[in-house]
Amino acid sequence: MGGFSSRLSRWYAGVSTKETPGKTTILYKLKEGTVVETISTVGVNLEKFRFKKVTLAVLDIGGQEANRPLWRCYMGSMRGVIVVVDSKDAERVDEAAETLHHFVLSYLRNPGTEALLVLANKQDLCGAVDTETLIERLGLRSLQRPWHIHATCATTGEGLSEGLSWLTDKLSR
Ligand SMILES: Nc1nc2c(ncn2[C@@H]2O[C@H](COP(=O)(O)OP(=O)(O)OP(=O)(O)O)[C@@H](O)[C@H]2O)c(=O)[nH]1
Ligand SMILES: [Mg+2]
Repeated sequence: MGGFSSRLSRWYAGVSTKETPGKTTILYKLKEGTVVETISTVGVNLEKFRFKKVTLAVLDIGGQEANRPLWRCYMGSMRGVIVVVDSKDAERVDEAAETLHHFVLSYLRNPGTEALLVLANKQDLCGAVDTETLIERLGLRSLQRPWHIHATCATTGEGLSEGLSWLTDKLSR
């Protein structure tokens, strides 16, 4: 990983399978260590920051339907993609699975997109679905690329560094 420390070498997308699972909250918690007040993202946020020894450029693309054309625009050039799922929203997990397989994965045309990180966010909320259940319901085992799922809580920051470490380690190899 040290070999990448001095250059801006990585692009990541944080896209959701639906609005409000916490992408923007995660981005600023990772970058600034604080919980920012968010409104639903229109378009994209681009933020650059150091994570361990890597300089990251993270693109946070709004999850609402109107932002879908942007997913197609940006995702083909990503080295790694982070999909954020609202673990509390059990009813929408099937919808999330469909969006993942039909939209997100079909946009990852670039053979350089090596890895997919799923963040099972909002684990602090009562009734949140666990990662084993999400692996099944999102069909992750059928994926043809490296993937990893990590349970997170964006408001406390729990699990964020561990999840992102998997991605940066994977891409630094
Ligand atoms: N309890 C809890 N709330 C969270 C967590 N992460 C985010 N939230 C809240 O969820 C709401 C939506 O978060 P955002 O970060 O704006 O969601 P987003 O995915 O960026 O949404 P879009 O921009 O619409 O795609 C905010 O009120 C956050 O404070 C979490 O881990 N736990
Ligand atoms: Mg947002």
